[in-house]
Amino acid sequence: MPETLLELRNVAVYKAPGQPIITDVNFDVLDRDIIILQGKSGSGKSTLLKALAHLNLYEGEIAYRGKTPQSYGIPNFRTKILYVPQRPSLLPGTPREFLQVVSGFKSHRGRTTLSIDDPIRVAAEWGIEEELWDRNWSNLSGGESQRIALATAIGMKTAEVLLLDEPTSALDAQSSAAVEDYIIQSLKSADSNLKAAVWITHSEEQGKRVGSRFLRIANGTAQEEASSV
Ligand SMILES: Nc1ncnc2c1ncn2[C@@H]1O[C@H](COP(=O)(O)OP(=O)(O)OP(=O)(O)O)[C@@H](O)[C@H]1O
Repeated sequence: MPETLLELRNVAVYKAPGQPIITDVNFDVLDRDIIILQGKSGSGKSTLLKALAHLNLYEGEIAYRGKTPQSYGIPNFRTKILYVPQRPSLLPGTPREFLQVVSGFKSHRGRTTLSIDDPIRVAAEWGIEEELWDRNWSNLSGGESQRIALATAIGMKTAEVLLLDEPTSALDAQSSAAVEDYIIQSLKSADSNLKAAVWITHSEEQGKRVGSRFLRIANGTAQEEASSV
């Protein structure tokens, strides 16, 4: 049996008291899963993903390796169950400065594997030249900042579960394929900490290419489906 990484029991997220966005969510994330989250715009996909990373208030229980997020310390938990936004919005400075800040976070310290060269190497595989790390975020294209944010998340090497919010939405087909392949290979690699991903996509084709399990959000809850159709 694959290891259980995350367990969600009766998870619910509310806009305001009495106004649920999503309720009664129950599923497990197992080692090697790539769970595709699908559903209409506004159905609650990002809301659920952020709740998984403890970035949204929720009701119910989320356990990571059988323990509560609080028991790991929330900042530490968030480095293990790592939410990657669609785009890094309104960040000041340059990606290199951002990398220096996040690599200095207390919850990352003491990891011998950590090197700020790693994200730069990952991004280079996706066509990001090193000079772009020294350009202000505001002067990068949507696709450049998307790849840099994703390379930072993967290159930090702390995450066991990546929570990917439309990670290739700003990319052309070729760049998108390079990112997909890299993530799939990282999940398979014994050298990588990465064990699973929950991945929001609006592309059924992408879902079929990368997904091993499929969750659809509809009618205010999440149901597992046999395939992406
Ligand atoms: N903090 C919040 N306060 C109030 N409403 C919110 C909040 N966050 C999200 N919502 C609402 O909850 C619903 C779900 O939003 P969410 O961003 O999770 O949808 P989504 O499925 O990811 O959509 P999309 O595919 O368009 O990105 C939307 O109606 C949104 O307006």
